[in-house]
Amino acid sequence: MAMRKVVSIVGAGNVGEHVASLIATKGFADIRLFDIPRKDGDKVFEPVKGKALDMKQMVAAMDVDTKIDGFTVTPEGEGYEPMVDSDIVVITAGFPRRPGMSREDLLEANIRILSTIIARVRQYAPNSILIIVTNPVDIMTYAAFKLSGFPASRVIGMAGVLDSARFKTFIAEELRVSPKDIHAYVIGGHGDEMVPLISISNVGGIPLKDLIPKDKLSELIERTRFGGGEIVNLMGTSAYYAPAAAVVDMVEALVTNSRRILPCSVYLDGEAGEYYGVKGFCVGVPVKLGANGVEEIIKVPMLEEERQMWNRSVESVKRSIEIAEVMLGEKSTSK
Ligand SMILES: NC(=O)c1ccc[n+]([C@@H]2O[C@H](COP(=O)([O-])OP(=O)(O)OC[C@H]3O[C@@H](n4cnc5c(N)ncnc54)[C@H](O)[C@@H]3O)[C@@H](O)[C@H]2O)c1
Ligand SMILES: O=C(O)C[C@H](O)C(=O)O
Repeated sequence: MAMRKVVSIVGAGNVGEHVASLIATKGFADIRLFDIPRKDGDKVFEPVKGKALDMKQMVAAMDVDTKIDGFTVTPEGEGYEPMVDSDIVVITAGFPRRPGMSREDLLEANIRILSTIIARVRQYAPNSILIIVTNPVDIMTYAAFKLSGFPASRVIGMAGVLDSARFKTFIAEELRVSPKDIHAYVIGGHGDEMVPLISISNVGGIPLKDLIPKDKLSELIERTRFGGGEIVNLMGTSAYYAPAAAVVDMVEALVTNSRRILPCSVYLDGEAGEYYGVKGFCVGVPVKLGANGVEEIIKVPMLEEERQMWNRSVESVKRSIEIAEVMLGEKSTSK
């Protein structure tokens, strides 16, 4: 009988705990949560253990029997043994931005945290599929690819599913339709230059451009691009409900081998890199997700104006990659 898949989540903060809670209630995988202790004066708390225990009791009140366990780890990477043989490792550990910050402002602090965690993933879950959430996510996905030595198909960044959900939300509100009937893709870097693909977006099969005038569409695109910042400015920290749902969409596709086509940040090189004009770093493109991770990179057609937006987005990611390369220089693994 097939064993149920195991999803380890490193970082049980706002995003990580909601990823765990959604998976727990859907019941399609068992969960192991990892996080550091929290110090409050002379007190030391272990929130990850408390959250796992609380979620165990939550599922006991529901019609699911998901196994959930929490493990306290140290910033130096001790305590990760229970990650052994995880099928999927979701990494949300790191700092979120505050108002006035860009995602790139998180790079130095978060790449340091990621490096320690990836060393433990290599040690305890060398055959796992990595889903990277920590920002700046395209750079962190690239760093995870470099540091892990995993094949590119098993290192996947979450952003496009979230950005597409935001775009769908705004279209649904504008047209007063269900988001379920909206097909909208956002690709490119997870930043101010992200690329909503209008030409292949539709509502109930009707092309989006036939339903919303150009000026209103531009407004929705801008709101999508700054969707993360809008929530940071409202909450003082970044979003987590929609991000968690986006992660769970991806995890479910992997666990159920559903071969869904979702926009994810992946390492582009070779023939796919040629098509997208990206040589050797991670950007969001539509990919087919299955049991082995990225089964295929989809070469999505773009209009000239979309290709120009794409090129700007890629350039923006590339600038940050160059900074990360300096930080990674002494840390890259031999492939
Ligand atoms: N890719 C996306 O679209 C997307 C969406 C939302 C959030 N994010 C990013 O995800 C990250 C987490 O966001 P959040 O809102 O959950 O933040 P959070 O502060 O609520 O949670 C982060 C968690 O990481 C833990 N952590 C910190 N250092 C650690 C270490 N060395 N080892 C293990 N755990 C450690 C913290 O204790 C905390 O529980 C941020 O970088 C944020 O920008 C990305
Ligand atoms: O905006 C952030 O910092 C978090 C995330 O990237 C988002 O888009 O919600």
